[in-house]
Amino acid sequence: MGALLTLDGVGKTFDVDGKPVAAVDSVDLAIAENEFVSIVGSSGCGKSTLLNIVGGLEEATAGEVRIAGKPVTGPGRDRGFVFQGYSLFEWKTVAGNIRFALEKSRLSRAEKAERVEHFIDAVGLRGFENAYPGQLSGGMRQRVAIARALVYRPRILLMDEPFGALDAQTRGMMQELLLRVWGDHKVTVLFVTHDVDEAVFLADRVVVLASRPGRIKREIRVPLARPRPYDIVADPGFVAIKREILSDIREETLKSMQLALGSTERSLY
Ligand SMILES: Nc1ncnc2c1ncn2[C@@H]1O[C@H](COP(=O)(O)OP(=O)(O)OP(=O)(O)O)[C@@H](O)[C@H]1O
Repeated sequence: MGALLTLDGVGKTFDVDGKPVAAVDSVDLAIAENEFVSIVGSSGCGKSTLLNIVGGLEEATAGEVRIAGKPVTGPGRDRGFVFQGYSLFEWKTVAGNIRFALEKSRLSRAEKAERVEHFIDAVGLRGFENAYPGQLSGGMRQRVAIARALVYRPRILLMDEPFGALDAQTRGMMQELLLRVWGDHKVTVLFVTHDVDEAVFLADRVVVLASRPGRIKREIRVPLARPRPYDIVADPGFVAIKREILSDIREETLKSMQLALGSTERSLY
């Protein structure tokens, strides 16, 4: 079976004060339907830029992204986004926020209502459908964001540090909830995180980006059986994968810090 999502030589160079800054360089990636891929790497290595290119929010300056063979030229209903910031409408209820994503859909009123109800249950927000975002905890707000992203049934879910602002306990519960939702609804996930435990726990494959410019340093398969219990983080197989990734990221962080130090020294002396 061919890949659902392919990145072919994808690159992005920003113009910063007239100077080209390469954020992403020559990224080749093929992601299968229903695969869960985590992207990790040191700070500023281009993770969000890569995700935004796939989402059609940024335009690649080199290469091509294709979904089911069709080139990506902008945002589309085949992709849903969940960001770290709770980008909910504060003046709309939980159900209203989820329903809003279907505003332009051609589904009938009844179908829309059914979808909204389904996703309220899927993310465990039954009983809170008439609450406003201001009345919800951080984890609950992100559950609304997940429901809103999935309610129009995208083929690909793009997640940029979605649990980054949550406390460790809530974060763990959200990871388990996400895996359950992913298992129940056929969707391909591209998940950006700083947290290596999170990346390994969730993914079928972890992509480690090298720093400046963001190239793929390594792809690591996570052959751990599913469903994965929360305490799998102590499993020797899990620990071995985590150790490899940590070592890669450390190497890249050191490289980028030395680069930064080098440029400071040059400007100081
Ligand atoms: N709009 C922009 N204009 C200029 N440079 C940008 C822009 N967006 C990102 N960059 C630069 O591109 C590089 C990659 O940024 P990006 O946000 O993709 O990295 P990241 O890995 O997601 O970072 P973090 O882990 O800190 O969130 C950085 O050097 C950043 O400064």
